[in-house]
Amino acid sequence: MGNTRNIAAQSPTEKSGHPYTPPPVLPRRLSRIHVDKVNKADDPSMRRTVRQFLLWLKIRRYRHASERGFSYLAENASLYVCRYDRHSRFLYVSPSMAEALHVATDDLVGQIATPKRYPDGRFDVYHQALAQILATGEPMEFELTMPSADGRTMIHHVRLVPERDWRGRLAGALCIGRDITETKLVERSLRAQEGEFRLLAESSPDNIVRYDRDCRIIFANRNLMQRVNVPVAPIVGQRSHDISWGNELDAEKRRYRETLERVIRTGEAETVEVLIGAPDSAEPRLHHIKMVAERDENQQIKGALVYGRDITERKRMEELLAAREREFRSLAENLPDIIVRFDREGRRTYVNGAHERFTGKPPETFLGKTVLGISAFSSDPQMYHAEVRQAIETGKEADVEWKARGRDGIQRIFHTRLRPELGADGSVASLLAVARDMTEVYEYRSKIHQLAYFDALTGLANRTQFNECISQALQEAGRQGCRVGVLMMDLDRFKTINDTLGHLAGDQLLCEVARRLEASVRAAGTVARLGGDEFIVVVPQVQETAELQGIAGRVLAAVAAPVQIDGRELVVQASVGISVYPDHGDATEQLVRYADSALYRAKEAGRNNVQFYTRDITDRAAERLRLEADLRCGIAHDALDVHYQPKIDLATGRIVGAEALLRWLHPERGWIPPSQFIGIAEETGLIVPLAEQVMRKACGVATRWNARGEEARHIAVNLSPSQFHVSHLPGVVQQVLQETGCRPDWLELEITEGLLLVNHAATLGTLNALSQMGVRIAIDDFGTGYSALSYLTRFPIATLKIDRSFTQPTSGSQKNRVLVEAIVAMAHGVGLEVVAEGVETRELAEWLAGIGCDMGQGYLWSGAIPAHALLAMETHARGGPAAGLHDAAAAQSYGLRKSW
Ligand SMILES: Nc1nc2c(ncn2[C@@H]2O[C@H](COP(=O)(O)OP(=O)(O)OP(=O)(O)O)[C@@H](O)[C@H]2O)c(=O)[nH]1
Repeated sequence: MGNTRNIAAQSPTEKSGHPYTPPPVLPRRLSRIHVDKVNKADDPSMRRTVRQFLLWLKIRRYRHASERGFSYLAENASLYVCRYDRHSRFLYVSPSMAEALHVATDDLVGQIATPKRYPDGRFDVYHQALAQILATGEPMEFELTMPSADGRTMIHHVRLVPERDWRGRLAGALCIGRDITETKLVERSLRAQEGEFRLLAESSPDNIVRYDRDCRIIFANRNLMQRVNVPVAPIVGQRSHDISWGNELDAEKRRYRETLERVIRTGEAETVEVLIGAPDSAEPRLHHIKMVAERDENQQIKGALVYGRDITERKRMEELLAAREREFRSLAENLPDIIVRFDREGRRTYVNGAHERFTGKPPETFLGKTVLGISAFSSDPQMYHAEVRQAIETGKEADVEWKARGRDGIQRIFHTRLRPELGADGSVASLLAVARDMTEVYEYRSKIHQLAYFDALTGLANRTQFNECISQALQEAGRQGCRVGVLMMDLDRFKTINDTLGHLAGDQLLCEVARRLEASVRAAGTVARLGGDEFIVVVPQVQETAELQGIAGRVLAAVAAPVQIDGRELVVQASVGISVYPDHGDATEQLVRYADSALYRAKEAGRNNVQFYTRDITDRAAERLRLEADLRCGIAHDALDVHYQPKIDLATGRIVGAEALLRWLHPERGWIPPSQFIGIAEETGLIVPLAEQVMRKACGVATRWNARGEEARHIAVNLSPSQFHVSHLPGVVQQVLQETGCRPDWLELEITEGLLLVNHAATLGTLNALSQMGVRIAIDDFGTGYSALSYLTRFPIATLKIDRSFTQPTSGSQKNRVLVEAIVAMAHGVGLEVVAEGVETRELAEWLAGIGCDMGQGYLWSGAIPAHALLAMETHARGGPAAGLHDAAAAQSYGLRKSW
């Protein structure tokens, strides 16, 4: 010890615990011999003195050793040590302390520690503490912060311990100081770090738990407590094993624990996804957990830090997105449209199933390649590539159309929409191309156009196209001051072709006529078919109407040339009506109507001719309309009458029947011949109610006629083909028979040959039904139609009526007689009766009787007469076949022609 001069005697206690002060009389140095002698001396006080002396010596040696040890310790330990007496006087100051205070030890020892020495107050706290311990004797410990000589803030740990004398009285104080500045800084830094950690942990959205080596929780943030259903509180101090997750989550907990233990064992970070119960939901939530080992400063694993994040929603979204992605992919893969995605460089990054189906090559063939690199199907890759590049560069959508051949080699038309796709930064990230096969749509469009503008049968323009065409022609003509001709053409008696040869043959004829029409009109105009056998031609830029006459002539000539249909040669004729712009009108509808009227006139004029429109035609049409209205009214009021022309049995001269013939006595115009109104009745459908009226009247007359009970006589009624089409004829006949009390065999129904050729099965059915009812069927006007004689045996026919054209006296009379003879023989051969019409002479009647013809009808006996006249007739024609019933007056007043 450097300085021991002021060390105050402390009172070390010996075993006895008594302090001892050596007697001044004894020598300071005593030998062992002396001691032995004293021990052996008899004087007990001497012996006690010596023993005490020896004890003192021992104590002093001990004290020296102790002080040396103290000094050694105080001077070599990194402690500041000083000692005070009870008056705060320094007894001892360790060199380290003197150095720290920048004073010499000797300057302090013996000095009183007082605040005055340090007016800056840095030792005030210390001095107060020193004063306190010297007053109370209670040990004290505190930290003292004070500036160092070089200005740094130093922190010292100070311990003041009271020192007592041998009597136990407070003798002073020992101060032991330690520089803890570094420790404090480290501690503060650690605390700051800990604070930051806590702050971070608490403000983190994740659940954060810190475990020690034993998997015991040493920290858990509030999140964890709020989000995770932890039934144990407080959680800190619990081990992960101790916390229950509920039975159903045992397996999850085990995985968590095993991962945690592994991380703490190996030091390797790991992640795990586990289900953990949540306080606010019945369903456990999925957590993504990351576990990281924590190490101490020696790199020893001291525990683990666990971050957990509730990823239930994210997972759900991911699954949803994955499902969506699957759905969209499946959609894209199965769409009939071809879908291709290009990157910014125009390379394909995706092609769908339709692409593969069309090209027949797998997607890999195209992926990563541009259109120029490998063209899938575009017939013009350069163009398509350029479009792709442009759409990427401009970011604008584009539509491209191209033709391509797929693996089937069939050329198809594609419509492609190029749609740029933007990235997060708003720039074009990729390009989506959706190509739709428009082939069929285009085909349909073309078909629709064809249907809309062309006639399906002949391929000619139809009414719509004609209307556009004529509008254009009229506009041009208006500008150029020229004419436009409208020629309407209708085949003559085309219906007969249909009826006799069938609709198919009719169609073939229409097609041939269409071809010839186009050829004859050539570039002069446009030919259209309006329907049926009606065609129309618009001829623009006409200067003179004579040009139209020329075209119409060419048309008639072309149509009239013989045509081969089904191996037969046919000759058809046509009629043409013409109207002219601006002569007759300036509107399309007007011109067409006038051409139609002119055509009607041509038909009236005997067909196979051309008529230009005149004002007079319109008047006649109006007249026709009036007649139609009157007829309608007449039928409604049952104003038309029926007359009867008798039929004579040529062998006996008996009247065996009569034919019912329609007569119309118009209140203003007098008798109107059937030829003037039967056509109108046929066209307007009025024929059906009219014919029913006739049948009802005729049946009534037949009933009265046969009431005498003599040989049965029948009345024949003409049937219109229309009745076969629109009404249930057998039902109507049945009803009329019932109403009038007429027996079926008193009624004969006359039909024309043509009817048997149309809708064969239906006609046969109707005729069979009528025949089974007992009604007789007769073929009227036999020999004038396109007869197929086989029908005579197939249909239930009872009678043939030979047309009057065979019996009229003409230049060919001789030949006709041969034909009539043959007809009679043939009819009898198949069991039919024959009636000859138009018998006007006795000679003819006798000849007919001679060849075996069964019945005759004609002016030789009688024209058509009213019912009362028929009923009043005798049963026999006077004088047999040769004796006529002819009533010239009646014949004249009722006309010579039949109704129909
Ligand atoms: N084959 C065939 N016939 C048709 C077609 N369209 C209409 N018809 C028939 O054509 C006929 C037209 O007859 P109309 O022009 O009224 O009379 P028509 O027999 O020619 O007598 P007129 O014109 O008075 O000389 C009717 O029988 C229609 O049923 C068709 O596309 N093909």
